[in-house]
Amino acid sequence: MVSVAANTAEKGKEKTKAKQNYLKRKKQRRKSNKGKAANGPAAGSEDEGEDAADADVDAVPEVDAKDDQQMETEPAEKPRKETRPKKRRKLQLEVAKEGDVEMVEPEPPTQEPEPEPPAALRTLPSFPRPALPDAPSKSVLALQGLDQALVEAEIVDSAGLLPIPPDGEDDGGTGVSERTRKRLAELGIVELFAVQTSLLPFLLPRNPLQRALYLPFDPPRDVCVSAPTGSGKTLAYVVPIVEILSVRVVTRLRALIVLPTRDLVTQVRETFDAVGKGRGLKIGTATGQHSFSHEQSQLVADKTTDLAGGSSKVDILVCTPGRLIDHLNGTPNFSLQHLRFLVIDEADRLLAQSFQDWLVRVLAATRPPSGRQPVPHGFLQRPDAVAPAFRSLLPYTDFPSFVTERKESSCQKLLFSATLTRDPGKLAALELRDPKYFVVQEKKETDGVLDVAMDKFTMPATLTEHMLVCEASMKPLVFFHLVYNHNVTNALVFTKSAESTARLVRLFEFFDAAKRKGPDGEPTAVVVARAYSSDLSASERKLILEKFRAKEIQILVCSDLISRGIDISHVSHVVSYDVPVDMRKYVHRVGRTARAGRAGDAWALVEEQEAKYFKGMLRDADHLDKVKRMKVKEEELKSLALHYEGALGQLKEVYGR
Ligand SMILES: Nc1ncnc2c1ncn2[C@@H]1O[C@H](COP(=O)(O)OP(=O)(O)OP(=O)(O)O)[C@@H](O)[C@H]1O
Repeated sequence: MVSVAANTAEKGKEKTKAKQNYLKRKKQRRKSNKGKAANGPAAGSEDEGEDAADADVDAVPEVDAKDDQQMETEPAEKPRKETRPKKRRKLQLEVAKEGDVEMVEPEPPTQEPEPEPPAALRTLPSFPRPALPDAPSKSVLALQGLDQALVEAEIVDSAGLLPIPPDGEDDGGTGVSERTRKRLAELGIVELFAVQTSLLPFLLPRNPLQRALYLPFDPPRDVCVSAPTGSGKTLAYVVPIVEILSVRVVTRLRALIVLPTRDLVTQVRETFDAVGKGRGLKIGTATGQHSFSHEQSQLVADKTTDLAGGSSKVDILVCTPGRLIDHLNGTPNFSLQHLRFLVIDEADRLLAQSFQDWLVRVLAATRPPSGRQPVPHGFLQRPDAVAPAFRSLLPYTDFPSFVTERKESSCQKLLFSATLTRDPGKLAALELRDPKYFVVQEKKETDGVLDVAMDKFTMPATLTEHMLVCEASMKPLVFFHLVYNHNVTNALVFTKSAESTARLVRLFEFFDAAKRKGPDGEPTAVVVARAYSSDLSASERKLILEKFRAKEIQILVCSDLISRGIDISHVSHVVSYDVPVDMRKYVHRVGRTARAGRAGDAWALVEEQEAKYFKGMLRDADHLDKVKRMKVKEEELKSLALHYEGALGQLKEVYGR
């Protein structure tokens, strides 16, 4: 229709002339017809032809006129006109500009009233203002790039307990044999803690085939556990290891437990000794505390024969990573091919240690070699008890087998920490096999995996935390105030270095002596404080720890050497004399108290200039409101000030010499 209208408009001028010509010719024809009528009819053809020509010429204006009329009047055409009203109008206007006076006036577009937009739309501005998109929330960012297995972690309620039936067939869902249950009862363990309720059934499947020492075709899943301090992670791996290894006939190194410090090695060994008592399992340690050759003779039975399957005097080895590498490097027949368990306790701390690439070396030693290996000493190596996945070490072809599946190492990796790393790079380095994560948390208050992702750590429910902000010069006095006026004893006191540990103990000794000899003559109980740091030899440290455990020492001033893992049940207070600089350290320090459901108090002495940073650290971990802010009034310190001045003077004398 638009094109017709356009044609009509363009032809407007032409039509007018044609019409004029037509009328002129018609006039002439009538004139001549009148003459012809007088002269008689002529040849019809000529007349027809002319008529036809007329008709042709005439047809144009008539049709055009009709068209124009229709455009104005015919209602049938209306909807078509209304579909493109604007364009038509434009064309008409263009034609009008050309000065075609005969052109019909453009008809006003007859538009149907548009339906009203919904009220919500009417209020919207026609164009949104330019604005930056909202930044993704912290929680969304924290989940980015996270290990998928961690995202799918099993969240375990930290309040969950499971009674252990002491005897009988029914294990109460614990997966623990009657013999071990009896042993646990003897040790006073009558119920499983939350982390154990999940781990034990997982590591001790009901199907005996899945408890086998070798699982080359169906290797077990690896496990990562994040659970608060003092929640019983040690027993969560000690019990299953003892259970599974107890069926062994020949002694092979089947469980390797790696810990960051010697003290922890001693502690974990004691737990294995206690739980595994009477099961015939041999447990060894390697920490460098004894000479290398002594350790070698404790670990390996045969150092001279070249044995493809290695040789071991122990079923379980508890060690530090440095000494472990020494044995991998220099102890003949020390082999990890038979490992059924590799435990990395305090995993985030150990993964941060790159000492001699210990992790890469250990993982390589647990992995079957790819392809046939060259036999080191011709055919002298004895094909003695090689682990199924390590048959390529044999000097001859493996036994023919119809099973074409690849044999895998049967070693199950178990990672534990109260502050488990979420660093995907570090987790990838562990080459975990289909890992299963367990995250133990207080169910009500926490956000599951998001807390791990955002470095929000779960504290023991029985812990009370305090913060005291004071001038740096007043800190020792405030500390003495806590000890003497608030009975903060049976305490671990953390300082920033071995040197400040020694100095504080010296000052404390002067102060305590001055107080007892003071003018008030008040006989106070002796408070014994001792330093515990890397400045001491291993034997000195062991002795001091024993005395502290025996409560002969009431205050142990220490560096962060024992901030992790150490389990001393009677520690009722932890004092951060120097505040920690990162949240993980804080979590492990305060976790030395309030263990295994007991109550405990943590105190942080914060110098005024540190307050902002320290509070910020707690705030970032969503923990600031859990720490009570305390104040000490000057009057409270008055009674101690005199002795303190005296002790300071003595200290200056000693250090000024
Ligand atoms: N089921 C239980 N019943 C009673 N006591 C238990 C039980 N499980 C563990 N304990 C005790 O709880 C204490 C803390 O356990 P453990 O040292 O294993 O804690 P942890 O989770 O490893 O702490 P950390 O993260 O500080 O190393 C130990 O004294 C241990 O004997």
